[in-house]
Amino acid sequence: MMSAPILVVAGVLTDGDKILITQRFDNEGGLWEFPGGKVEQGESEPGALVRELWEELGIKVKVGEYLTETLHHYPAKSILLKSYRCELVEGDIALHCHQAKAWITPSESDAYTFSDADKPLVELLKNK
Ligand SMILES: Nc1nc2c([nH]c(=O)n2[C@H]2C[C@H](O)[C@@H](COP(=O)(O)OP(=O)(O)OP(=O)(O)O)O2)c(=O)[nH]1
Repeated sequence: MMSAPILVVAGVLTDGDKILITQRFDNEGGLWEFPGGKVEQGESEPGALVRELWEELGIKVKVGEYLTETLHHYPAKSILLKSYRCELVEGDIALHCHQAKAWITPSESDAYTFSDADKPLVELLKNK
C-alpha cells in the first residue's frame, strides 16, 4: 500500500516580476525547485515556510498568497506540495542547502529543469 503523502511547503519569493528559484546539489539530483521543506508536526504551513526559509536562506519572510497544491508520486514517496508567495522582510540570501539560486521571470523558467512536483506550479506562475 502506498504511504500517506509527505506535506511539503514551497515558498515563491517574489520581488517585482522576479521569483527566486534554488538548485539542489548535484548529489541530490541537481534539480531546480522553490525553497521550503517538510511541514513538521504541530506546525502551520506558513510557520513551516518561515522556518525553512530562515534555515535554508537565512532570511526572514512574510508569507502571502496561497498559490496551489500538487500531489506528486515519486517512485519512492508521494509529496503534497503546497505553495505560497513570500516577501523578503529582512536579511541577505545565503545558500545553506542549495548549490545555486536564480532570480527569474516565470517566462524564463523553461531554461531550468524543475522537480516534477513543481511543474504545475511553474506553469501557474507563467499565467499569473
Ligand atoms: N523544498 C522543496 N522540496 C521539494 C520541492 N519539490 C519537490 O518535489 N520537493 C521534495 C524534495 C524533498 O523530497 C521534499 C522536501 O523536503 P525537504 O526539503 O525537507 O527534503 P530533504 O530531503 O532535504 O530533507 P530531509 O529528508 O533530509 O529531512 O519535497 C520544492 O519545490 N521545494
